[in-house]
Amino acid sequence: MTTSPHDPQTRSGPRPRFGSRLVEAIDRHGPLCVGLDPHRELLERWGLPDTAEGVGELCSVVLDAATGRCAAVKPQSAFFERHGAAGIAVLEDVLRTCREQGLLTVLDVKRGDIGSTMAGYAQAYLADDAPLAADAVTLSPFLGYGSLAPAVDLARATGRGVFVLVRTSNPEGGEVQRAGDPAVAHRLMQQVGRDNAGQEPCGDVGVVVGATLDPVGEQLDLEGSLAPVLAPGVGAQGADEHDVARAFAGARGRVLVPVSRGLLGEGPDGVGTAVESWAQRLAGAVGDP
Ligand SMILES: O=c1ccn([C@@H]2O[C@H](COP(=O)(O)O)[C@@H](O)[C@H]2O)c(=O)[nH]1
Repeated sequence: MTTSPHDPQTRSGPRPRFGSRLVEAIDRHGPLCVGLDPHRELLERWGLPDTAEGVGELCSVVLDAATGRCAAVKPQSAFFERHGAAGIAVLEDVLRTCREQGLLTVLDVKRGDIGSTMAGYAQAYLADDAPLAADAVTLSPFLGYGSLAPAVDLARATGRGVFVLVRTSNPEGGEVQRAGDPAVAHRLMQQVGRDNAGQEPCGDVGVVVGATLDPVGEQLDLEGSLAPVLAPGVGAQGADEHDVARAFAGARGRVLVPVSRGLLGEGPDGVGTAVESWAQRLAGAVGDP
């Protein structure tokens, strides 16, 4: 793995745990997480070809605009994978650049499988020598929360984290996540809370909870779980900073708010201003612990 003077592991021994690094980044820059979703229409709007090279160019402009202005970056793996090996190479470059520029990365891959295969995914994204190593990845618990253990264990061993899908921002999510009594989402939240026990103020096992949801209807125990929260749905999906403030008051200081289309739609000339403006809007919502 390419190392950098900005990677905490290379500066002073083992990398501090993910929850601590996240709280520090949010404390310094606020909760904005710049979403990197270089889809076809976006590339077109930016005047770039729908190729791996186009994706690379867009990402390079966005990372320069994001550096020093936000807590983290969330590349959406799908939009790199669709270009095959060349797209994956761009994703490797993006993750390396983020390490070098001091940006935390949440790689949105939504992986989940039986334990032995899960160990393979964990090696792919959470091992120190993995070409696609990120600070955290998103995981799907559909095969059972326990099946995610190889990823949770490796993340902890390497100072990294995971974000488990608990209550997603899409309207179809409730069909599965609200089923049962207590609902699936509540039970997942409890399991996450058990894994984070004793890790005040913020654990390494995070949750994905959409900012688009009705907070009254959900009432998940965000506070007691100590989970870092990834809260998608702001911007293009309709939620705003007021929804974020209402839904995540119990998790202040450990909420990351990814914004992608709502920010990148401004095009290459407006991206710096758009990052600054979203950073300001979200800072007051859930920025300080
Ligand atoms: O519940 C979820 C989980 C993940 N996502 C992902 O976040 C971004 C949202 O993009 P926007 O353009 O800011 O709407 C995208 O990568 C999704 O796959 C989500 O939206 N909801």
